[in-house]
Amino acid sequence: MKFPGKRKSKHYFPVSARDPLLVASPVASESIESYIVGIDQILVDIEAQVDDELLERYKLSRGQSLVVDDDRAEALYEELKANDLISHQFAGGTIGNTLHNYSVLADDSSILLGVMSSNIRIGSYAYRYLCNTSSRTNLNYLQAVDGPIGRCFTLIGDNGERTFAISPGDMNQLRPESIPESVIAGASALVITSYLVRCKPGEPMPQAAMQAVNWAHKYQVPVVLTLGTKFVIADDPQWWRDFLREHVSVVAMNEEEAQTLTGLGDPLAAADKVLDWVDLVLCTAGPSGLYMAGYTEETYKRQTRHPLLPGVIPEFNRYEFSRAMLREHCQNPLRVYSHIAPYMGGPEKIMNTNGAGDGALSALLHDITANSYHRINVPNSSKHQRPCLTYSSLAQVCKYANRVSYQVLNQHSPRLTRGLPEREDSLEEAYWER
Ligand SMILES: Nc1ncnc2c1ncn2[C@@H]1O[C@H](COP(=O)(O)OP(=O)(O)OP(=O)(O)O)[C@@H](O)[C@H]1O
Ligand SMILES: O=c1[nH]cnc2c1ncn2[C@@H]1O[C@H](CO)[C@@H](O)[C@H]1O
Repeated sequence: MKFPGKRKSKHYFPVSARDPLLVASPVASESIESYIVGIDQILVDIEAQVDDELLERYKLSRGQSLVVDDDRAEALYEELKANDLISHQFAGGTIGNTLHNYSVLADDSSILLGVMSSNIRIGSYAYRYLCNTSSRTNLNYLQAVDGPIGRCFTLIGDNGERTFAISPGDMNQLRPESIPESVIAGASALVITSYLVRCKPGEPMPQAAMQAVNWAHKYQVPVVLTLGTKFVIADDPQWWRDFLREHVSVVAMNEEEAQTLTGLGDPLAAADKVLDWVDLVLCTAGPSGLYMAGYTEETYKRQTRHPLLPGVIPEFNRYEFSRAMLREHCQNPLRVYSHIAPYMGGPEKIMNTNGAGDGALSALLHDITANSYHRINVPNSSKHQRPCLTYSSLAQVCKYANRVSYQVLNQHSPRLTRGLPEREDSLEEAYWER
């Protein structure tokens, strides 16, 4: 576990030096592992630059993810190939990306559950998927299927915005009995996506996901849900609100998904509403940066040293230096909020926005898992006198998440090829010597 321990105040990265408490601890050398587990529809992204006319012709909705039938997928693939439009083919899937990025950032293990073709030819999509996934992401629990994994046509418009057309293959054939109870029981978090319910009638994926969620409840493992696309939420917003209330601790979404879920267009107001149902919210808002909302114990709140921000909740960031807690662990729960504008105002040229939200979530998961790692290995640390969900304050997690998103915007693939730089080029040399 790379550790988000000692950090410089202007930025955030996990430093290689361990927490001093951990180094002093006799258990440090044989420390107990922490990991996250996630379920995904196993997909390869096929990226192509297209114009709006093509999206209209294939009846795709800009910025969204839609499932297409085999005929439409084949016609689209042939057209992209014939016109030499395919630029990259990467492993994808929102949870696969998140776990991969978590493993790269934390330099630690994650476990991915889903399907994989049993017969893999060199160069096939399944082969590419395996080649493009971090060796720290454990793929040993994938369930074998006879058919292909899914394909996600990732169609990039002139402004860098991405539209997805999904050709599912066998990606939804994950069965409940393929979810290993002991793997869920030992995890710091279970990560799922709302895409998992988007299946044909009779496909087992939704039951497999519910099996994992039930085990997570049994072992008090926090369930983290990322909302995927507003279309899935729009099918039945009330069902999702009930699902959040009953099953979810942490939700990650963008402002469109937030609006569909809550009816509120302002991301801060929507994040605040979602706190009625869950414990912690990450809401990304594209060029407006990102928001976090959570709970802390009233007596443990910490006042920010940043300027107070205006918003639908005036001075909403007043206690953003507080660490997030589960609401049930607070005697007097206080709602705390934070916001951060895009790192460095955003990249000069955005390669594409694909996976920027997944990147932000992987940073949050790193912070949550670092907290369980530290709690397990240094239980008497002052950091654990109260049961917190995150290792860091909301403000610090925002910085980290934002920095990771920036890294993703600067590259084509939604998956990081390496961790964040240990020293930011943007900060003057003297800063590091302080
Ligand atoms: N146009 C932009 N300019 C500057 N920063 C941006 C821009 N778009 C995204 N970002 C950064 O990336 C973060 C996540 O972006 P966004 O809200 O687009 O995620 P998303 O829609 O969930 O993405 P995905 O579903 O592809 O993972 C933002 O919080 C912001 O920090
Ligand atoms: O239906 C889906 N299921 C799972 N992942 C999806 C789906 N549609 C798009 N993505 C994935 O979302 C990532 C960016 O956030 C992309 O890499 C894409 O593969």
